[in-house]
Amino acid sequence: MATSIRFTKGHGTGNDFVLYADPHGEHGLAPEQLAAIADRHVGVGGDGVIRAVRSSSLPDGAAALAEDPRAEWFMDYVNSDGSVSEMCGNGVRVFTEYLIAAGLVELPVGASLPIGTRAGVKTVLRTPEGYAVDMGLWRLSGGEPLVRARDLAVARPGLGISVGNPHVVVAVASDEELDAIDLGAAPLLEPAAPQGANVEFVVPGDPLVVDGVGRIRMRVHERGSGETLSCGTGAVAAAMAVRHWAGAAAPEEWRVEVPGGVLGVRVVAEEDGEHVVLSGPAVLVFEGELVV
Ligand SMILES: N[C@@H](CCC[C@H](N)C(=O)O)C(=O)O
Repeated sequence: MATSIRFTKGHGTGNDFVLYADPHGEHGLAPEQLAAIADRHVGVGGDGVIRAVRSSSLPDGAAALAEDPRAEWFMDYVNSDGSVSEMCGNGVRVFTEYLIAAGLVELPVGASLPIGTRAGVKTVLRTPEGYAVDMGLWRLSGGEPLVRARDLAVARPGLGISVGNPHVVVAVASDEELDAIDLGAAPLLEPAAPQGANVEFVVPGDPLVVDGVGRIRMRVHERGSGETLSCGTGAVAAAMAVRHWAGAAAPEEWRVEVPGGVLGVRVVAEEDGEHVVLSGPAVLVFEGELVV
């Protein structure tokens, strides 16, 4: 029997999502259904689908509640092909905006909310401009695979970075080169990443630092979604890669320009290591009803 589900469409710097609330975890959808919803021809269209579930209502939520009992809401994120991802940096801001608009949480400007994700609990601060999310620890994930986009004759060295989900960052020499790269197909990695990877191509600014802020331009091919206008975890990975390459003099604050807008990335020293804070806008665009 067909069921109807209220949904909201939203985006963060052009990275767009279909969101729906399922507080009691009763409307989990199959990967094919999620892919059909995200399809831009036969569905609502989006880079991903996000289900808002109470952490207490799904198995993955138990770990979130063990980490922080205040993490009442869990962001159940899937890519547009229906595959599950651990984390979505733009998604967690849009998710928070959605929870507020749906009346599921109250969050005045200046207040914070812990959100459960498969990459751990993320604390989201509401700011006058949008949201700033403590994405937790970043780390070099050990690999330096060669990366070849479809039209690049020569493979480039990349840098593997984990922000809870996997990324490979590749530097290119100029804006012209960045704009010309064909991201219509997933770049090839050598060796291949067993779990797949999001691949960011970046051009460090020239000059790299202006008024103490590092500058980067980036395009991304997302695992499970293809080229997107923005990727929050990708912006974090890009900033951390360029900071790593730049060495000791690199700043702690970065401005990452993506095709869909601008994201801020800041490194904050915490007791357990270097956390990264991602900031940017979240916009809800329309609502409707899905029949599944
Ligand atoms: N667009 C997201 C990342 C979404 C998940 C990614 N495609 C993956 O599979 O890891 C972001 O803003 O971080």
